[in-house]
Amino acid sequence: MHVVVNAAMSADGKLSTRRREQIPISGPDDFDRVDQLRADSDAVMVGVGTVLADDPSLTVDDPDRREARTERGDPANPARVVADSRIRTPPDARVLDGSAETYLLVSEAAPTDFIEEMEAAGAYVIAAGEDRVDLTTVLAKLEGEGVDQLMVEGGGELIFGLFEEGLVDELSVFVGPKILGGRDAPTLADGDGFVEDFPALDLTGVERLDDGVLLTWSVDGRTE
Ligand SMILES: NC(=O)C1=CN([C@@H]2O[C@H](COP(=O)(O)OP(=O)(O)OC[C@H]3O[C@@H](n4cnc5c(N)ncnc54)[C@H](O)[C@@H]3O)[C@@H](O)[C@H]2O)C=CC1
Ligand SMILES: Nc1nc(O)c(N)c(N[C@@H]2O[C@H](COP(=O)(O)O)[C@@H](O)[C@H]2O)n1
Repeated sequence: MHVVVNAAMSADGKLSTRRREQIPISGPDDFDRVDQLRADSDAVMVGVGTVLADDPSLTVDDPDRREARTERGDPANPARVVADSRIRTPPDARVLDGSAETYLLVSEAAPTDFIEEMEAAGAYVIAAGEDRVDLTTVLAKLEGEGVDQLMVEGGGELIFGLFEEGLVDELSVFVGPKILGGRDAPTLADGDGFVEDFPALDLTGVERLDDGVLLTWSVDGRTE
């Protein structure tokens, strides 16, 4: 499986405001690039923090891109994947609106009645990990379901978790012309933070886009 993390951050490295409100950091060209990346992926993943903050649809916006997918035998939209250890996804969340397959990745601590509620809402539930989703195991299971390219859209907790497990192959970050500030505002990689074995990145692209810059890296493994 190839895992691509994509996010937009402010010039000071924040994914959203300290109130976790979704604000446009990208401009139209970057949103279009993100839409193409979704269309090129088998699944799009977020953490439940993003579902609760933004209620994203995670679907492909451009009808021509959806049609191109169906012409090559894929569903119009990539599958949606939510890492949600204890099931905090609301049953009326847009990721459960039926416009794409949705996988809910949960831990063994997820309450059984919540699992049943999510299955009734149309989600495929995959459980792994005692208290928290075991990302290595669930990504292997998704690969078994035919997910070869996984796009990860955030947020900072999930992105850190994937780097911690050495699961990220590629990172693209749009850096936009805003300062959001706030010591508690989400950043690209939150979690506990690394103190050693930092993931090492290889710069593969620098491109001026909208009023910002698109940076792309391949992930090299972990170094001292
Ligand atoms: N600017 C951008 O490109 C984007 C910004 N965002 C912003 O990010 C914020 C949400 O980010 P976060 O609060 O960090 O939440 P998150 O979206 O990273 O979700 C974190 C949750 O994922 C679940 N999870 C399960 N297993 C996990 C594991 N092994 N490792 C890590 N997480 C695991 C946990 O329930 C955890 O609370 C929102 O403010 C949203 O607007 C989100 C996506 C893109
Ligand atoms: N790539 C990007 N650029 C921005 O400027 C953003 N604010 C975001 N936000 C994330 O995009 C998702 C929205 O998804 P839908 O359009 O509803 O499908 C959501 O996860 C935001 O956090 N991304």
